[in-house]
Amino acid sequence: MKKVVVGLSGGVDSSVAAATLQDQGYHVVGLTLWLMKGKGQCCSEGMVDAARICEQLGIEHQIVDIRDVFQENIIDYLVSGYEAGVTPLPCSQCNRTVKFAPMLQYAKEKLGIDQIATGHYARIRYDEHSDRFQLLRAVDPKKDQSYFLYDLTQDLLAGSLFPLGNQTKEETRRFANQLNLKTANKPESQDLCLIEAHGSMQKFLDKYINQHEGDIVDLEGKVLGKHQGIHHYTIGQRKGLGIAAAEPLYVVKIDPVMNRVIVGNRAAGGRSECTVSRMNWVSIAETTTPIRSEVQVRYRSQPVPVNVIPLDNFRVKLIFEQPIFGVTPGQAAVLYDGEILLGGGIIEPD
Ligand SMILES: Nc1ncnc2c1ncn2[C@@H]1O[C@H](COP(=O)(O)OP(=O)(O)OP(=O)(O)O)[C@@H](O)[C@H]1O
Repeated sequence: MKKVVVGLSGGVDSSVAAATLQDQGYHVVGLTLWLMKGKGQCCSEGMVDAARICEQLGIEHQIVDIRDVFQENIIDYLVSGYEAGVTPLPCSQCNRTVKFAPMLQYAKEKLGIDQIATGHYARIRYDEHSDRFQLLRAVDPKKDQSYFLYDLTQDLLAGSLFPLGNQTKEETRRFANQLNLKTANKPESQDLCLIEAHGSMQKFLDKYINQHEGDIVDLEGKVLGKHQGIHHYTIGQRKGLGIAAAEPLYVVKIDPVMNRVIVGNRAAGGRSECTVSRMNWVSIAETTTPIRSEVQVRYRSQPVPVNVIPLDNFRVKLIFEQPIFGVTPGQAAVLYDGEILLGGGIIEPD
């Protein structure tokens, strides 16, 4: 019998992923990663719901305490990033270092099972021609989560299944209701798990980073206001600047050395190129010659045409066909060719 370990968060998607694979004849083991130290209400509630689902499906449930790995790879990563004036993207980092790699390792070493599955909306396809596992967008564009999975390695993709990648969220809910799953009508998580747990990113960061007042300045260096810490700001931010001005102002740069937030009009926030580091090539091998593709610089941003110039050390230069707004150091730039995710990396500060 085929065996699979399904990562259960206690939400409807992973519940349906487990039920679907069971339906397909798999022997399913549920596994919940205990992620957060402290209150971590989201995790404890999630663990109970995951346990209930396992009981309902009649499958084994394992809980793995991975709080130290989460602390080191996500909390410390976020705090040092925000202190350095960038806006780190925790989810892709979490997927690779906290979820997929440890889950697959645990499944293989402790349970003797070499396949894991999650409720992510994305698709994996093996391409014989290139002998690579390709990552594709989900068929439901509203739910596509491939952006957050760009950092998965070939080994991790080879060992993973995404049973929901070919269906819409509505179909998932319908299936959950048909099976009367206890999580069928659980509301969608609206935000990053850390934000849900702490109320806001600002509240979370204020626990770790001391407030350190500095200037908000315009592009000429004229002081327009004060801030209580650069970690409260991100590129492209308009709200919460507390500055009255004739035209809308946006954060266009964060200067950690001078402890300054620099603001300008929307045109000033446009970027025509950027450097991307820690490139992970997914569906194609690393390119040594320039290529054209599309790039997404934020989870919800529109893909736009881009020229990709390979550099040394897992870096590339991206040259956009037209200046784009909201290119934010620390966030991921993910390259696509239509539905195929080519690779991605982290946007570097200028
Ligand atoms: N704590 C966890 N332990 C094990 N697997 C997890 C955990 N958190 C998330 N996952 C897996 O990662 C997938 C995507 O997680 P995400 O946080 O994006 O949740 P989601 O899209 O709201 O899905 P769900 O409805 O299952 O919570 C989940 O469907 C689940 O398979």
